[in-house]
Amino acid sequence: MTSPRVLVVDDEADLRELLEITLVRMGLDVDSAETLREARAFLAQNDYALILTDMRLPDGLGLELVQEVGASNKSTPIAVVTAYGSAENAVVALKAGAFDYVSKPVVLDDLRVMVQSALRLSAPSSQAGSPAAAGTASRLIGESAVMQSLRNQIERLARSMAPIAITGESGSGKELVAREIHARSSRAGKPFIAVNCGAIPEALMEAEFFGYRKGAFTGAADERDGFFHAANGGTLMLDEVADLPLAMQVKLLRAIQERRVRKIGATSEEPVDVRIISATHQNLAQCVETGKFRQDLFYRLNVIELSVPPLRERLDDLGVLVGGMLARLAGAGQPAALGPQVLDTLRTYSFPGNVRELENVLERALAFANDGVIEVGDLSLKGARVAEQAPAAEAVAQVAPAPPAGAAPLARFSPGAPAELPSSLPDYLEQVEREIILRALTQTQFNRTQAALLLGISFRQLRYQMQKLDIQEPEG
Ligand SMILES: Nc1ncnc2c1ncn2[C@@H]1O[C@H](COP(=O)(O)OP(=O)(O)OP(=O)(O)O)[C@@H](O)[C@H]1O
Repeated sequence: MTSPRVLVVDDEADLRELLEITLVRMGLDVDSAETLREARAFLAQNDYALILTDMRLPDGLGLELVQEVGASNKSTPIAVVTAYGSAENAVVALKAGAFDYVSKPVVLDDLRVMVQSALRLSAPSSQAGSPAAAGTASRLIGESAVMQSLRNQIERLARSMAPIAITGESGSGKELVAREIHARSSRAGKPFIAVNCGAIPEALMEAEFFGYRKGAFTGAADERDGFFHAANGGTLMLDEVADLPLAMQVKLLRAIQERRVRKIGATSEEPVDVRIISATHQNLAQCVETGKFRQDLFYRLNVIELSVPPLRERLDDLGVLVGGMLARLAGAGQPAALGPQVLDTLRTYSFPGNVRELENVLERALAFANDGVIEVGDLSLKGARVAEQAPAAEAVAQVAPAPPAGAAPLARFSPGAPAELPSSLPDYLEQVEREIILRALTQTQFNRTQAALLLGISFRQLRYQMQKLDIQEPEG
């Protein structure tokens, strides 16, 4: 069996030699070129498992090679060697389609990690990026033109290390897309860790992200790994990244740039190999303008932007989405059927909570459905009623201060009195839900993490319900 072949393009003899020796020791065959012209000649003759090019070459920029390889029908991963401290070059190269980069002075451990990762992509047995992988385990449903294009982008982005910033409304599928990118990448065998940046109390953030040594602070009884360690070799998703406090943004930027983290209480840093995917439903560029988000971190995270369209812009997908969800909800049993007009009715709805709301609507409809057939009457869509609800600030004002424990503000309807049946069960349930959530929020001074704990639901669920019911934090 022949060894994988790597092309090194560098005009600095010392560095070229160092790269060659390291790669040969890894059992690889190496060709070396000093100029773009020589590199092109090699590329015309051979297929490579990886190309490693310096940025500055006597007859042009390594970036040209990145673009040429990207435009060719070969999918050879190409990595660039960037000058010390030129984070901008690395970002430009990644944007142009480079698989990854190493900075000068080259740290050999980092180089080896990067090469291994590239080789996994090129290995013939690799499932990553192959049509076989595309056919299996995908939970991302949708055949509309926007979803097809999203899938193509996912496929392409899975083959690089470039940080990706996913934008999209809440519930539109950002996390699912991030998982899909991971599952199709050479990192698929390693962990995917999703972190909700808005759910971690500020005082614990550093410990959660970077870990700590035993005895680093009171209560640190044992050494603990942080998210970066947990995601080592895999993908770290920073969800709701706009919620990161500024002090943490600085530390995160450092960790991402250096690819090293230092546990609290440790004297040295440890290398971590983590691909970063960030997501937010806020406008990050706007957060930069208002000073809430650091420009340098934005630049670092936003190398590739991926936008997940809201469900109302891809209503063509409703049929397959509903089909897929009903099949999942049915498990091994027979999926529920849809009565006439159900799909048409769903199509008239704007789904402010996107696919997550569709899931909830179907789950609820299924509970009401007779004989496994969902009828229009089983759907409880908000429609115009959402706009008629009292503004959230007023709603909050109504419940503050919190009612005394045990008080039952839900006196309009009592199950023991059949004459007082609510005129609309969905409205009534919504009202109950709103009041209980507001009570928990008031009790915790609007700390959503604690309120979610009190209610025995996840932070995400609480956030979603708050959005659905238009419950906002009071100003000031
Ligand atoms: N295209 C899709 N096909 C199937 N299920 C989907 C799709 N998009 C989203 N979902 C489902 O909808 C729910 C919400 O998706 P997800 O958590 O990825 O959204 P999100 O944009 O990350 O939400 P948030 O902004 O609240 O974090 C999940 O249960 C997910 O599996």
